Amino acid sequence: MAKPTVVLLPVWGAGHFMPMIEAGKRLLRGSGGALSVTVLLMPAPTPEAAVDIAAQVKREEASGADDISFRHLPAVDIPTVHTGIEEWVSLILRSHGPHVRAAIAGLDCPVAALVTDIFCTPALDVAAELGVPSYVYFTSGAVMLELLLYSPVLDEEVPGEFSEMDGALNIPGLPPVPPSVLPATMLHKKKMSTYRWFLETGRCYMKATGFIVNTAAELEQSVIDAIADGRCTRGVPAPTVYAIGPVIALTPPPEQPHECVRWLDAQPPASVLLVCFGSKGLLPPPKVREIAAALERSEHRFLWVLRGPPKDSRPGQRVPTDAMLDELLPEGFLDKTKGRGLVWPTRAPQKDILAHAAVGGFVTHCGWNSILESLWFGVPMLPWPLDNEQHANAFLLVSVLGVAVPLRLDRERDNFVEAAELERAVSTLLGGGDGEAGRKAREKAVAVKAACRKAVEKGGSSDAAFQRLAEEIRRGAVNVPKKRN
Ligand SMILES: COc1cc(-c2[o+]c3cc(O)cc([O-])c3cc2O[C@@H]2O[C@H](CO)[C@H](O)[C@H](O)[C@H]2O)cc(OC)c1O
Ligand SMILES: O=c1ccn([C@@H]2O[C@H](COP(=O)(O)OP(=O)(O)O)[C@@H](O)[C@H]2O)c(=O)[nH]1
Repeated sequence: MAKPTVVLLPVWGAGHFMPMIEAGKRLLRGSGGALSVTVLLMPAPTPEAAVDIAAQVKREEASGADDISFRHLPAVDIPTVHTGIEEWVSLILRSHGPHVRAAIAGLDCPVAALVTDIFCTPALDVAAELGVPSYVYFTSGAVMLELLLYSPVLDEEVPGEFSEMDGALNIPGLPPVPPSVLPATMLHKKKMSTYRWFLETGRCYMKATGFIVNTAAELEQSVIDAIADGRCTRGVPAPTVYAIGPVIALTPPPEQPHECVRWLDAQPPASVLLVCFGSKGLLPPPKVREIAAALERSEHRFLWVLRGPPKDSRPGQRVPTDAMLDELLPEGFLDKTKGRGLVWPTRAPQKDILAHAAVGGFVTHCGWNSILESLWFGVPMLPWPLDNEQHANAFLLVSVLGVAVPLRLDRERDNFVEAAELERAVSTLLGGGDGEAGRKAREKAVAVKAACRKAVEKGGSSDAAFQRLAEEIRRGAVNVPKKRN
């Protein structure tokens, strides 16, 4: 009989697609050959994402792994009217519901589980209808998962705007949380019509069999405990959390090192500040000017991945272009920083850069994958969150893990950071400024690196969670009826 299969339903996007495929591959290995993986591919909504995903699928298919197969779902209408990224992705997912159902029902093997992404709540209903166990693969950390699960409680506790309340929020398992770290969608209830997405998603998650979270217990133990104890869900036991991370797709370095890496080869150990704002990495001109002024004055070495404005700025469609450096940077900047700074105008190999001994700090937008990569290589951070869950991630880095030096930003001015503030924080992080704070963050980053690596080793917390998950999934396999009444 054919092996039971785990069906993955990833969304497009650098921080979502590959991390889920990587987790699927680990699940395959963890099952000792008892399972296969079937990936359902939704057509990506932008040409750039489509090219990116096609390349990744091609790579996986070329690697010759027999037990992973890809199935293309038909195209659906891409909504043009929506309230924001959350509703946009959810609407696309809802349109795919019948296709997902048909694809699963058409499989000629037992189905062990359906694994969906943060946004894929409609797929949880499909799984329930088919009697298939369902898991949310959470590509962000447990803090964001907790915020979603706890949002119906917070909504009752704070009837007005979070942005107008005094004091801090009491969120189980966390130190007092300033409301300013909530995602914008939550922060401005009245203004943001996607606020309801939070409450509905939090409630809908309770239908899942489990949460597979790309984190390690060592990073977010108190939050994971709070979810497990039902403290976020009014005492109702939440689906089991499997903290299986850090799941990072690491590939061997290319034979011909990238130009950024070759530049780093010539720099002293732990001397370079990496500045990179993720796969969407777009910064408006005033922020670019502040960064340039700070980097010029700080006299530290830097590698700045600077992208150009997107051709299309609608939610979900924003893809950075290659930067025209002469147009974006202040006059004379490149000359004045020649030798100690490199500005890279297109996508850079971030993981290879963070792995390099010359990198001593990372100004990051706090996308969860960037955070995990930085922790994996022991690089302390300067968090400059821009959007979504990134402010909450930054809070975790500074107030729970202590691996980052805080950067004062003005959320009311589109997360603006003054050049002088950035200059101060860079000096603190790389040495030379407030010695004690920088030293602590650097030491913590080294300790957390060791904890992350231990977690995924044989017998580590994430490895153990993975074994439990693989066993549970293996036991849950069901034959999906071909015809439904
Ligand atoms: C799938 O494509 C996109 C996803 C996002 C996006 O939006 C978002 C909105 C919220 O209110 C809360 C969120 O947590 C959230 C997360 C999110 O995706 C990204 O998740 C990554 C990790 O998997 C990473 O941490 C990123 O920093 C998040 O932004 C947004 C988006 O365009 C703006 C997408 O195209
Ligand atoms: O120039 C870049 C920018 C980003 N990334 C990778 O893209 C992913 C970004 O994911 P993250 O969750 O940090 O943020 P997002 O881009 O989804 O906001 C990470 O794996 C980065 O290493 C990269 O390789 N080069």
